[in-house]
Amino acid sequence: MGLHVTLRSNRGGPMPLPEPVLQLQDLYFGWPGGSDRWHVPELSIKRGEHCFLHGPSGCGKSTLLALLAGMIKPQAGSVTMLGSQVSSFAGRRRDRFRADHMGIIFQQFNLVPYLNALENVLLTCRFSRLRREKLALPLHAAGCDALRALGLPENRWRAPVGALSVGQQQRVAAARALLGGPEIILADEPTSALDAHNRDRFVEVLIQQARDHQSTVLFVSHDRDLSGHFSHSLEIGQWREAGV
Ligand SMILES: Nc1ncnc2c1ncn2[C@@H]1O[C@H](COP(=O)(O)OP(=O)(O)OP(=O)(O)O)[C@@H](O)[C@H]1O
Repeated sequence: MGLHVTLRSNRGGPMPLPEPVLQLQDLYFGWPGGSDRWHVPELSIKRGEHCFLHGPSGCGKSTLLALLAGMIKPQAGSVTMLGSQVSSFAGRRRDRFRADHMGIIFQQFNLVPYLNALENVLLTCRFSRLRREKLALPLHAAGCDALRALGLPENRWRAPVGALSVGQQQRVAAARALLGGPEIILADEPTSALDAHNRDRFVEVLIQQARDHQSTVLFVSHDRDLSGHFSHSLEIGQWREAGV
């Protein structure tokens, strides 16, 4: 059996009580042909929380984020976000929900190679009227603002993403995820290629930006040193049920 999962507050004291943004209920998932199976009995994350999900390599962190992002469907159980049971949505509806309400920073960034840095940042808002309408500035200016906030030098904004350093690509991926203030930010090991100083700076900027947009953050990493940046932390290594 999986474990009952509860969030631990890193700050001490009572947890804030706004409504849940994200809820998992009795979720089961196994990759086709694989022998591992994951079970999350219950998980609830409230609006505005910044959560650090820690687990060793291969424990299923990316799998969990893919379930939350609606890129894969659970075999049983439910994923509820912003009051909608997204795990029951058909493909197009899930894609629309993701575009409108989620900013995702993938482990491999998933930047579009034939677009420059700024064009990559603008991409999600081009697909979501809801996110465009939340912008305080015209789209192009808002994209520039996001890159500036993430610290990408202006002379790199129009560079093809393949010509950027890994750290610069991470900033572009983060700016793209944050633009248009999505309610939920999912980040999959976005600092794995950075040294400790740049890693900490990157996470601080990400959290500050999320705070400005009142976004809820789930950040997964095997690097426990990062947990101090977050209001809550969660161990996910025990979610795997081997050999079920
Ligand atoms: N598309 C897939 N098809 C089949 N099995 C997969 C797939 N993606 C991941 N897995 C398997 O699921 C398990 C967990 O992988 P996952 O990438 O979720 O772990 P992780 O904790 O994110 O690892 P890391 O920290 O190394 O990125 C691994 O055993 C992996 O082989």
